[in-house]
Amino acid sequence: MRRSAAPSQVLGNVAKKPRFIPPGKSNTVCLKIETKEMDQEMNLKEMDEKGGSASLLSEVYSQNQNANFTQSVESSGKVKTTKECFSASKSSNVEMKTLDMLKADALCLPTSGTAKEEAVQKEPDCLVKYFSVVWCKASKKKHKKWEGDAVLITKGKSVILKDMEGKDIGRGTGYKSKELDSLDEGQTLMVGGKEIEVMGIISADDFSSGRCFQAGIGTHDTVSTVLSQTNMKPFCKPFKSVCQPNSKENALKDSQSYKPRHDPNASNSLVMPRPNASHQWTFNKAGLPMVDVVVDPYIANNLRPHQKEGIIFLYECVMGMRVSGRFGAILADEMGLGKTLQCIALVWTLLRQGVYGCKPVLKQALIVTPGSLVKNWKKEFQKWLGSERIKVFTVDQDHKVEEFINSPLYSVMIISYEMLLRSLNQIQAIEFNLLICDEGHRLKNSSIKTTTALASLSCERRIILTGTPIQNDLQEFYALIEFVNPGILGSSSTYRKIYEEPIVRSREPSATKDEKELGEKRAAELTRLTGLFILRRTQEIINEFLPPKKESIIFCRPTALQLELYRKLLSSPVIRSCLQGRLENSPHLICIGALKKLCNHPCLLFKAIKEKTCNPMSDEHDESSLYEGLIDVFPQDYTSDTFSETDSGKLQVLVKLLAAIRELNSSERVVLVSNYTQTLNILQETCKRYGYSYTRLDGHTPVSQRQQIVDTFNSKFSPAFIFLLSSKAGGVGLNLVGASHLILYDIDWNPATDIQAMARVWRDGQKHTVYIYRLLTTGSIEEKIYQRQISKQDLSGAVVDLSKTSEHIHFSIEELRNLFTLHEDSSCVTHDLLECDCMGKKDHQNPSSEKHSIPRGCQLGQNHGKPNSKKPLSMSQLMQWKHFSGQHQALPDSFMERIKENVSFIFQNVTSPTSPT
Ligand SMILES: Nc1ncnc2c1ncn2[C@@H]1O[C@H](COP(=O)(O)OP(=O)(O)OP(=O)(O)O)[C@@H](O)[C@H]1O
Ligand SMILES: [Mg+2]
Repeated sequence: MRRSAAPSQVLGNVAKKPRFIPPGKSNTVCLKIETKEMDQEMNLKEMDEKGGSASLLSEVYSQNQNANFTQSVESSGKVKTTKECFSASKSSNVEMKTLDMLKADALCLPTSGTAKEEAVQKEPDCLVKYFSVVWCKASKKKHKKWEGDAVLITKGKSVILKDMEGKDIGRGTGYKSKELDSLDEGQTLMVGGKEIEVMGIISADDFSSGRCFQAGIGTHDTVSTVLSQTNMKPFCKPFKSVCQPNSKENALKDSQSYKPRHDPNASNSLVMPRPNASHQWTFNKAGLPMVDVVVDPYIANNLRPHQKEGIIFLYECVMGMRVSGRFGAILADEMGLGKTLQCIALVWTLLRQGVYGCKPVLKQALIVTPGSLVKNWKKEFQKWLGSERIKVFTVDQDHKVEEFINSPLYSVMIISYEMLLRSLNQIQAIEFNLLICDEGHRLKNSSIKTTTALASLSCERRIILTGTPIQNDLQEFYALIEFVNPGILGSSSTYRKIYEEPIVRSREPSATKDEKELGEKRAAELTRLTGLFILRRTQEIINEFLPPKKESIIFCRPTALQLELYRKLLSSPVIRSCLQGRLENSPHLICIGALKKLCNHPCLLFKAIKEKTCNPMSDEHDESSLYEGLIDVFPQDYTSDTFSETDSGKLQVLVKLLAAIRELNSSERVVLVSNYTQTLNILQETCKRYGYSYTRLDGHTPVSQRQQIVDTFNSKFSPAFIFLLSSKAGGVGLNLVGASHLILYDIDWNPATDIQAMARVWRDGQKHTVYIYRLLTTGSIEEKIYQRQISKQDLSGAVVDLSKTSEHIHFSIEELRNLFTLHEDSSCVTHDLLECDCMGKKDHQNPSSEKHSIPRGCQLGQNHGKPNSKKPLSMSQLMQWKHFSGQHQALPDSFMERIKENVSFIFQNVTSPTSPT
């Protein structure tokens, strides 16, 4: 008997079994199917004949395999089972919007040119064929040992042999085209010193989608195979601890107790879908009765429609109903859609209920979240479930993990990522049945401690929550998928070869037509596979529940001092050398930093210069020379402590804006956002000067105090008029609905940072019309950054990622030249770029008269184009916004009218579910 090391033989993989035959045998040999599988098939047949529940079992079997099998009886009398195609079941019609990026031209990853090779060296007009094969080194031995499975690509007279990771392992040319054309199952061929035998034909579609390389993903048999290849701690059986029937339960079996906990027929009831026969077969071995799982009406009555769908999606994922043998999910709904509430509903349901004999699915759940949100999670549990139903345990300095272990009261633990690392040993010892990772995009790097720590937990049901798009970078994407459903995309090298490299290659400008096609198909397959357990809905879905939002982009004139300093900086030798391409040690980033400081307030630049002169030891040579001579531009008596608001164009506008809000809407509050602590200090000082009460949250605020600060501010009785927020420190996850005005004092390279900040006030729970103001210094680098934010969107439709900072941006010399240009004569460079024919000189018409006017150029009125979301704007969308010069006689908006003195231009837009205000 011949031995084989080919995985298709060794691992007992159903999908591959028919492929493997020893060399030299005829086609019919491949009909010998290994006994275990055959036994099952035969059993089915027997059951059928006996008139038992064969159709049910047959369904169980075929669904269990998640594939379509056809059976045929060969002349030999043996049953031939052929796997036709994999089609994972999708039991809910929740709309999946995933992996948009895979279509977008958004990636900038290193490539290897593999895809070029994927599109086999073309011999024009020859048919390309694909075969599954087994191979071994050529030898004259009688008893050959196949070494592995492979894919053979033939084209004209040449062939390429690829291993199951997509790597080339052999090539050959000079074959007879006729022979290759007629190649068929059972035939052998020599390819580059390897003997191969054809096991079957692969369709062009299965090759281009990459399916032929997957180890039968989704087929039940392969799950253990794939899992065993990962270094994860082995999972415990998801239903083990809570579902195994004991004798007491058996006694209960006959009783009347198998009733749904809540009425499934009540109006507005939210009933979870029942598992299919395959699921029952696998997870209800004891044959317990099925009972409807119904979400507690206490919580269900408050759910939005998209949240109900989201709960069903999560339920199906963690129950293993979407992908056989997989229990992970990614809920990537945009900010503010209530991911917390959806998880709370799921946890509460599963802690109390279970479809098989009412046995609760969960005993204990673990929620890991950024430190600033630990208390918020606890609050949300109380908000939606009251304090009697459930006791959640938050780990902090005073409440250690032991308390949770020793107390029978708690079933949910909430812990910060940092604390988890510190108490990992104890956490590992607790058997959690569900793991939820909030703001889980931080797990996108599989080598960081947090990811490895969490991956070491034996809990198989894993949910990642993130409002940030996760598909920008295919390696990061892989890490997230690998975390929730380990092994589902194969090993990391297989993934790279089969998906990442062809997809990335296809996005490169030099990609050939074939490479583009291949990349698109692989992307589509990746989307299909992962789409089964990723759900993303966008902001539009709750716009109808939110109050109107009025956004203004306000271009503020720089002051004389700012202009003079700006010119001086631009003429510095450092900037000139940057523009000549000398970018070692990134001097351009120092220049950009200095210009941004200047835009916020000259005193920030002054401070930096002073610090540099006091600390000349520092090796930042470029920074010192950038500042040379600048100090002379400041008035002699200038100090950074006694800054004047009249020195900064934006600060002047801000002061007027705050006064207007105070006067016109005295009960309303303001969130004032900056990316810089030093700028927040200036803003704080300004609040003091004007007697505005304020509160502040930045990177230095102890995590334990953050929720308290937020709660106090949101309370009706809050004394604070202004919430000073550092967007980097507190951007994600916070609810600041106590304010209805939000001012972005400076701009970040990454639109996601700004969008995150804006989403703090315009979210569920907000009762007032929301006003967002973005302040930009006219003609300066701030305008350029803004343009970059929006024009990049236009070009690529790319999604954005919070972790991208200026250090990650590569600037061309042309772009740097543009960045380092000051436009003193323009009232709005961004408007100039739009090539709008109004040139900012045309009068604005107020909304009521606008309706009757013929729309001209820039006066297209409100709410034209696509409804606004929390996505970054594009240039073309901006064109649809109402806009007008600050010099206009009577601005339509009372706030704008009051601040216009220092304003050169304004863009404005209203998003409203009903009518614009
Ligand atoms: N159905 C609902 N009715 C009323 N308020 C809701 C509802 N769902 C969620 N909310 C509230 O909306 C706010 C936002 O919800 P949540 O913090 O869960 O959003 P999120 O999706 O986690 O957003 P982010 O990505 O910003 O963290 C919370 O204050 C929450 O209580
Ligand atoms: Mg959240």
